Amino acid sequence: MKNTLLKSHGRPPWYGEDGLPLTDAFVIGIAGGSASGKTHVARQIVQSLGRIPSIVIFSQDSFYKRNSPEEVALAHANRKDFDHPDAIDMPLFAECLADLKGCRQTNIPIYSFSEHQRLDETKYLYGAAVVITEGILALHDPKLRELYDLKVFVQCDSDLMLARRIRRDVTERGRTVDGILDQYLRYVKPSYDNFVLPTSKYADIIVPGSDNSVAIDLICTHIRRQLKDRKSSLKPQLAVAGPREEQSRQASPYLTPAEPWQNLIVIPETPQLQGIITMLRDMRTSREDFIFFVDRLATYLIERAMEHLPHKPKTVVTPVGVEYHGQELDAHVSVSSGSSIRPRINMASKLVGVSILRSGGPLERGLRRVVNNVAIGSLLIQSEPKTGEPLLLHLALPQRVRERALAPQTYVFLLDAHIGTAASAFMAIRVLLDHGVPQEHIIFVTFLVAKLGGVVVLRKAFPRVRIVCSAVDEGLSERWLEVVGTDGEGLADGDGLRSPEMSRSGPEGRRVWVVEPGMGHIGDRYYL
Ligand SMILES: Nc1ncnc2c1ncn2[C@@H]1O[C@H](COP(=O)(O)OP(=O)(O)O)[C@@H](O)[C@H]1O
Ligand SMILES: Nc1ccn([C@@H]2O[C@H](COP(=O)(O)O)[C@@H](O)[C@H]2O)c(=O)n1
Repeated sequence: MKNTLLKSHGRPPWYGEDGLPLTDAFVIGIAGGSASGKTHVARQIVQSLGRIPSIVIFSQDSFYKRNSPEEVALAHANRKDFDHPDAIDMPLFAECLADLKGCRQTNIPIYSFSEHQRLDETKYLYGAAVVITEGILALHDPKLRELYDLKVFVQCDSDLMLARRIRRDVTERGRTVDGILDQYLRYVKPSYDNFVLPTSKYADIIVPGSDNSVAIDLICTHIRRQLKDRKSSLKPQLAVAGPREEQSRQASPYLTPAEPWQNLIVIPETPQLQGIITMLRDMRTSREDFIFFVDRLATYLIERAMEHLPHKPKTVVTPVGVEYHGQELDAHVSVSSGSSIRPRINMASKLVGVSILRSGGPLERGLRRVVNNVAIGSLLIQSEPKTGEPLLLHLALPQRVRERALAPQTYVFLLDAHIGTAASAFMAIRVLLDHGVPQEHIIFVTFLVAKLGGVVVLRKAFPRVRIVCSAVDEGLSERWLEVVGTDGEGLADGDGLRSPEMSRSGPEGRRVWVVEPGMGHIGDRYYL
């Protein structure tokens, strides 16, 4: 198993104004003999590309088939052929690669060379804009070849490959020199001649196994050009949402508060809700009161959002023996009863939360108060400094969402303090859809929506995603809650909130809601 650490600066938008993916990931397949330098070439490509969006490298070695105990014993005696195409689970390899190319999540197997066995755990991968895969037979299968945007073959002198393999397998794979030579003559060399070398005819470029910096430069120039052509920009389209909304308002009066948008649910402005919001808008409100009322609003909002989950009839018998015909959630969630005896963890819970860092925090606490033991994941999305485009920098999704089989039955409360340009919301929803969560199962819970912001495009792109919010402001400039980055002044004392004194000195005297302290920039890191 190879250990590859890659860093990049995040995933850019890979979708259009309609919310659909615009481009697939760019996929490179690198084949060549064992120890020809395939991994080296892959790493050099990543290094030369520098700060481009997220890249992942993975090896065909991960797809060696599961071996029976007898096969493992044969392998230890160098009597198992690992160089024949039948040793590799090609259909699974193609399936995982197709998922990554289609910008969907995948779980790839992990293989142990010392145990000659596929391990039980898998490696979850998602979100790479460039995917590089390498293996002796990476160009062998026609289904794999169809997936590559660029096919590379690393051609190396056989003596050099053997010398490199001896050195590597002794130090990294726990082999003896005798064993390596035995295996080489019996399987590795014949297979190279019969199966590996013939695939060089499919390659777009043949790269030498040493002194290959010129070839790598050429490859990188090609990749950069391809990525430039594919580059999409979403932010400007979101920013001009206002006028278009005005046009649609003239055509139809359905954007009035009395008749909320179909997929934007503004909770009724009762005196109770108005009271909370008045406290929050009041610049004289103390820090303690501000935190108290934000928490109260979060809980209230989550309760109202719960109304949009499916319910089913349930009959119970009261302590006096009378039947009561009530309702229960049809999502296998255990809702807090308010009693001191808390229900046990409900592993079957279909409801999870995903908090958009860093302002989803108060809503996260609200969700925990309402639903016991709810799994809550997070997404970190930040704007690219030059273009303002959102970049997906980090994701930690609940297990249910990461599992291909469970995601379609999962309900997700997506939590963020406000929707302004909607760039983060756009990306967060796209991430959930890529994982197989249906639009109908996504409920975006937010305190505040800027009516003339990107929400117009957002609700058109994802008409079946419900947005539950407590207030709608006219435009971006009227936000009474604002999220600022960690580099903002006066970082929060404990809870991501600023004191009123600090708020007053904030832009235009507006309440500034500061992100949680201690959250540094998180770059993408993929370990394989
Ligand atoms: N261009 C190169 N120059 C010098 N050493 C190299 C070069 N390419 C590979 N190597 C060395 O050869 C060994 C095998 O390379 P690796 O990339 O792991 O092979 P493969 O992935 O094809 O099995 C490694 O120790 C690596 O450092
Ligand atoms: N259990 C195993 C599985 C595979 N091999 C050898 O690995 C070689 C492929 O890996 P590279 O990194 O060199 O491309 C292949 O030639 C197999 O012989 C092994 O020794 N044990």
